[in-house]
Amino acid sequence: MTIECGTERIAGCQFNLSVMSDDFINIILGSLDTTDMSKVWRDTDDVTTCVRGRVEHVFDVVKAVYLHAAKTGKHVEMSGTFSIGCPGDASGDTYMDTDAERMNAANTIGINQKAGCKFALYPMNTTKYMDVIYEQIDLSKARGVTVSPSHYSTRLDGEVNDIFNAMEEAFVSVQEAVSHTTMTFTISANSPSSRK
Ligand SMILES: Cc1ncc(C[n+]2csc(CCO)c2C)c(N)n1
Repeated sequence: MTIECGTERIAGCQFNLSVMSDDFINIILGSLDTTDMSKVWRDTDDVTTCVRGRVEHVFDVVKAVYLHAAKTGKHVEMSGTFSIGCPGDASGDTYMDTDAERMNAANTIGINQKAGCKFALYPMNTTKYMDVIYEQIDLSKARGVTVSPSHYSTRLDGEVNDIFNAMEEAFVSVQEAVSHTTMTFTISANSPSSRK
């Protein structure tokens, strides 16, 4: 049996927060609670949180969770995988009816927080994947972040808001060309180590 997607393609992200502080429970649970997740399907367990819905709401929520944790000043790291157009992903359709207004934009746009991030795009099911990826890495030069090559990934440095916006733009452009796309990332703020 083939599971068909609805008219809009469901996006999702599975991510975890790691907080280098004795207070990690409050920071993880507090960041999740402070974030408005009303426009996404959501599941949190002992390992990760998964959110699914329209692509703009998925990015809005993941960025907000990270900013609320990082603004504590603690060394906070997040790793995750975004996916869109997964052929088996259909049961979250109820969350696709929402409008495009981002529930967390007003509360997060003013949070200034620098971070370093490495991300990798994986356009599925195309033999031209390297062309698709290079086009995006090139574009991210114009998005207010410093872009540098890194093994198996691309590094983005700058404001957290700009980093997530750059990743969202790259991800959305790739999924327009390729039906199923995934993207992995690791972002770190307030690290005591200086950048190499
Ligand atoms: C985004 C995110 N979701 C879930 C976990 C798993 N987790 C580890 S400690 C903790 C709080 C106490 O139970 C939770 C929920 C995580 N790390 N980050």
